[in-house]
Amino acid sequence: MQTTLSVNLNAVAMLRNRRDLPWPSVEGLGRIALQSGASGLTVHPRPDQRHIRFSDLPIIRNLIDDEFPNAEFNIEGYPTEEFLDLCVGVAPEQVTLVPDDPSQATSDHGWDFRKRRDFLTDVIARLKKMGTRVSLFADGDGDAEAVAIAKTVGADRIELYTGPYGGCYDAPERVGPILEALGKTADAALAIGLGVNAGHDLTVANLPPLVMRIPKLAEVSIGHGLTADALEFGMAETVRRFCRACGQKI
Ligand SMILES: CC(=O)[C@@H](O)[C@H](O)COP(=O)(O)O
Ligand SMILES: NCC(=O)COP(=O)(O)O
Repeated sequence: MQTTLSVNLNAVAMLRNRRDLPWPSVEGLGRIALQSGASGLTVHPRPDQRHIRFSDLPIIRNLIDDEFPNAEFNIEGYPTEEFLDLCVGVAPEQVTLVPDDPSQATSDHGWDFRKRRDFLTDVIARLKKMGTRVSLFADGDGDAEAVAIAKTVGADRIELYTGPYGGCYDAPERVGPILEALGKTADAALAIGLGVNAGHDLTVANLPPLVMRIPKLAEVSIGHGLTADALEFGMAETVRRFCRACGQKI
């Protein structure tokens, strides 16, 4: 089984939102991502629209439908009525429910499945009526009982929150137990028929050990690290183009 990549466009949208200009283009970079081998696009529309704007969603839906009909649209977020209406409007192939408070800078924990069981059961039933696959953001702490609740509330998959794993980039001695806990959580999910996704602070450096520990990892969604690499690896050619635009012969 191959792990697929869904490119999260939130970081691109955040750069675009610095100015009242249409670049960098969320649609254009989404197109390049899909042309280059990504299997899907992820967005996380936050209530204040500080990254992805609600108006981006139909544009990405049309991009996929018109040019990449096999690609997957994954929408992440806390299931407010506003969020659920957005999902109804663009019928994503996958919705990833995340327990984010609007005041959070970014996602930093999974669901408390024991406390939110009834809420999640209701929301997932509504999403399933649309035929959407539902994934639940989950802490990768090896808690098999929590994972079992994710199954009983109707989820198809869990998405392992890999923030603490990504946070070990400068402390490799801390990686071992964190990776093993993620692996145990995945083992528990796979054993009861839940699919496993992962995301948050994943990079080219930390992906290989994760995929080796969880060979049945279905999908990773990556935004921040991927956008950082796109800037770094695209900088040289971009500077050359601007130098040429200045009239320099390089
Ligand atoms: C669910 C998750 O891990 C988050 O990745 C999120 O999608 C990132 O969102 P921001 O880019 O808005 O911080
Ligand atoms: N679900 C995680 C995601 O979409 C991207 O997270 P990040 O790579 O921006 O940290």
